[in-house]
Amino acid sequence: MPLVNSPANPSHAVPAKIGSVVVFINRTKTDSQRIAVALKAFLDRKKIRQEWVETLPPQRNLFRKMGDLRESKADMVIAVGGDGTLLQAAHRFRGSPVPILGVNIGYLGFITSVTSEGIRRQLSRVLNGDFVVSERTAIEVLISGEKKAVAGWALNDAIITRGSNPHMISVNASIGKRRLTKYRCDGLIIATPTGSTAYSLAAGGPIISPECSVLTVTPICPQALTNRSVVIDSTEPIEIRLDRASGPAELQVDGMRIAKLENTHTITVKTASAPVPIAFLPEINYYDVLAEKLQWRGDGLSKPKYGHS
Ligand SMILES: NC(=O)c1ccc[n+]([C@@H]2O[C@H](COP(=O)([O-])OP(=O)(O)OC[C@H]3O[C@@H](n4cnc5c(N)ncnc54)[C@H](O)[C@@H]3O)[C@@H](O)[C@H]2O)c1
Ligand SMILES: Nc1ncnc2c1ncn2[C@@H]1O[C@H](COP(=O)(O)OP(=O)(O)OP(=O)(O)O)[C@@H](O)[C@H]1O
Repeated sequence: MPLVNSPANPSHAVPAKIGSVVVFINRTKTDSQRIAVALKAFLDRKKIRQEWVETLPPQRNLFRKMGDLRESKADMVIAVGGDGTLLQAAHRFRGSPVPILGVNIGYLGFITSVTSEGIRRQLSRVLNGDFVVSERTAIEVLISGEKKAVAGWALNDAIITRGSNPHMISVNASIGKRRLTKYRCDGLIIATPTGSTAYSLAAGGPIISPECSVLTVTPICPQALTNRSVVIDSTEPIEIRLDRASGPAELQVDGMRIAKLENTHTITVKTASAPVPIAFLPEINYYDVLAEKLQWRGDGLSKPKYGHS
């Protein structure tokens, strides 16, 4: 089972054949019941040991309530939902070498691999070891400056945002020990390459090929219109502080709120020691996924709908 990238971290042993799985399922999806019944019957037929776990709904302190599945001895996690489902699975298995395979029954499914239409055929191949693992950079976040430090983790992004505060926030950022700048903005996104196609992209950040060892720092609606996204080496820690004059802000990781921020806090973001192993079918080409999911045309064949007469 080859690795897609040449990871800085040593590859882990994944059995050539999958004998046991955790199925992590988002039951709020329209098609989830039908898919669950079909998937269970299929896995039973293949004599695959299964543990079924459901996603948790959005709620206060979700980040801390997710429960830890790191000790699972399964050979693979099958996350059935959309990108949010795969993100929640990654949180619950963080640090674990068990690869996560996304089955898309959601809308975008950017980081998923298997489609609901092809589920039996594609899963048969995966169970026989016909898949690759992409080792995805994750980040760790630490808020210090209060009595008790708060720690977070993300596969996509850490976001310092004004939240419900109607005023702009002022954020001082430094990279390594070097000052970057002070942003006056709605927020600041620190994204991994995986997260580069999520909020960061919507805020004007670059798309980063998923196995690059970099992080991006992207302001949300900066008042200085010349502020742009910065791509930095993933070994460099990022330090962020709210300016003394800034209004309140909060910190979110992968779309979950983890703490309110004060200007006495220092937020440190650095690459996590263990990457997240995500399983893909070998023929999946990241750039095709980009073109398809982001609806790029570029074929020059389609005429504009309202051409000149
Ligand atoms: N304006 C925005 O684009 C915006 C705003 C808030 C949060 N987000 C993103 O939502 C993520 C959390 O996801 P969720 O599903 O829990 O929230 P959600 O339900 O708000 O969904 C956010 C959307 O982002 C997509 N998405 C998530 N990860 C992606 C990735 N790596 N590449 C491409 N698209 C991706 C999802 O498919 C979904 O359509 C956060 O990490 C953040 O990046 C985006
Ligand atoms: N048990 C649950 N009850 C209610 N809502 C849930 C539950 N589990 C997850 N959710 C919601 O589903 C969302 C995740 O759905 P999903 O996996 O489809 O991601 P998505 O971000 O909508 O991705 P996509 O665009 O690929 O469909 C979460 O943001 C959360 O709001």
